[in-house]
Amino acid sequence: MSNKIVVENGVLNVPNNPVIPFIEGDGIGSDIWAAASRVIDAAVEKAYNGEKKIEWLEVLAGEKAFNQTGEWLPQETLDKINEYLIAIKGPLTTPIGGGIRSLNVALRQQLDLYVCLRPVRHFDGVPSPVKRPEDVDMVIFRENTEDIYAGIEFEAGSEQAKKIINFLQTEFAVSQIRFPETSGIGVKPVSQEGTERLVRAAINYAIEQGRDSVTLVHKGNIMKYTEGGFKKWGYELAETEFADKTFTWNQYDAIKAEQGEEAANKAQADALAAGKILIKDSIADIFLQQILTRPKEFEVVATMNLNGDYISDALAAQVGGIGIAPGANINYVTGHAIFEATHGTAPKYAGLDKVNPSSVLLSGVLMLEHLGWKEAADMITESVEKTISSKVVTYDFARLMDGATEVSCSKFADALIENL
Ligand SMILES: NC(=O)C1=CN([C@@H]2O[C@H](COP(=O)(O)OP(=O)(O)OC[C@H]3O[C@@H](n4cnc5c(N)ncnc54)[C@H](OP(=O)(O)O)[C@@H]3O)[C@@H](O)[C@H]2O)C=CC1
Ligand SMILES: O=C(O)CCC(=O)C(=O)O
Ligand SMILES: [Mg+2]
Repeated sequence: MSNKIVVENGVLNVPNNPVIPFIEGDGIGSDIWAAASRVIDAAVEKAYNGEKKIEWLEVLAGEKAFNQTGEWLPQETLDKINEYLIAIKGPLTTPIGGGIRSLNVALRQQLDLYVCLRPVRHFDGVPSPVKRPEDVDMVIFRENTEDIYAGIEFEAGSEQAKKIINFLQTEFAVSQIRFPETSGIGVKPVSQEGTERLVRAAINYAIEQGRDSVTLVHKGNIMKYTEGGFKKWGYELAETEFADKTFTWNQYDAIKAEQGEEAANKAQADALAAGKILIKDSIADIFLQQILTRPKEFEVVATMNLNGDYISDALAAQVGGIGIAPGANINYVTGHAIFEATHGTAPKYAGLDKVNPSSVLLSGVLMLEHLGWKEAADMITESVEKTISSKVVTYDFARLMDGATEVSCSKFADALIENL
């Protein structure tokens, strides 16, 4: 039997010995990958008595790739991930002054991994700056191919910036550029198709996971045709493709305008009682307050690229920090997915065997769940909870906990394996 994961009629077919490419990552990448992969292998071995085993295939990207091949992101790496469908990666440094804006962005764009999925929940015993971290249980769907990831920028004073400013002033009578001589120019595209596929994935997820609401987060009050377009197209998609499964605030407003508030409240209550998912929206600034003050009101969050970047790190902080924030980049149509931590390369800790490997490990848990290897995934999750509850933790948690035993990255992995 082939050891390749394939998609058949939209369903993943996973052999017992799947080849899974991995990118070790820059900075702390080698520390956290060594620790996390040991835990994943041990859990798979234990859960399936050796009947299943991942065949890891190293593919190069970042500094390791540059040192060995002279290229930051070799074509072979993209080809292998393309071929084997599912991959996992450590963080990659964004090269400064190179031709590539960001290797992470390049990987996501070139494989068209349009959803950046970032679940945020609290694990028992993890220290948090908020009183009730357990109230946070959200899943972020961050758009991964447009907005600033497809942003076009020109430096202040450059010929291009001058030309564009001149064009805007002469062709469109634009007068609000306050300092035209010294303005850098940025353009961010946001499309109906891009919005629809992201919001579709978020609503499908909410249906499959039995979640009550999807919140569209945007800054549409100011940027009406990009952020505002995202909100409009998101609501329209819910009302057309998911008419029998959702009730939207847009529909609420229409009923209120025609029949009054009482009728609108009743329509919404009836829809929710019938098990429909509430599709609502929130402007990005107040959203950042409300996820802190009333996190229970939010479940699935669908948002554009930049908003999603801020929201991911802010929410991670509420449940213990970026050391425990997993994620995945997914194309639900082709089946391609790269699992990866939310954090970066933390260069000051590189090679010190110090940082928390939980983010990349829990990204591995998401990957195991995605493969249908739930038993191994659950085993790791329970071990993380058990180990942290026993106060055996890496520096990031130890500095926030009383009576903790601080261990290195590799020793934390040893403890996790013992607790499987
Ligand atoms: N997906 C990716 O590959 C990403 C790559 N990057 C890239 O990473 C590089 C560095 O970015 P930077 O802004 O410093 O952000 P980082 O996420 O790399 O690090 C910021 C801080 O977060 C904490 N942290 C990060 N990872 C861990 C961990 N595993 N365990 C415990 N604490 C952790 C540390 O906090 P403390 O100092 O408090 O201990 C660290 O100093 C840049 O080149 C950036 O472009 C950034 C984000 C994502
Ligand atoms: O690629 C980068 O430099 C940043 C990526 C990032 O911040 C993220 O994925 O959250
Ligand atoms: Mg980020």
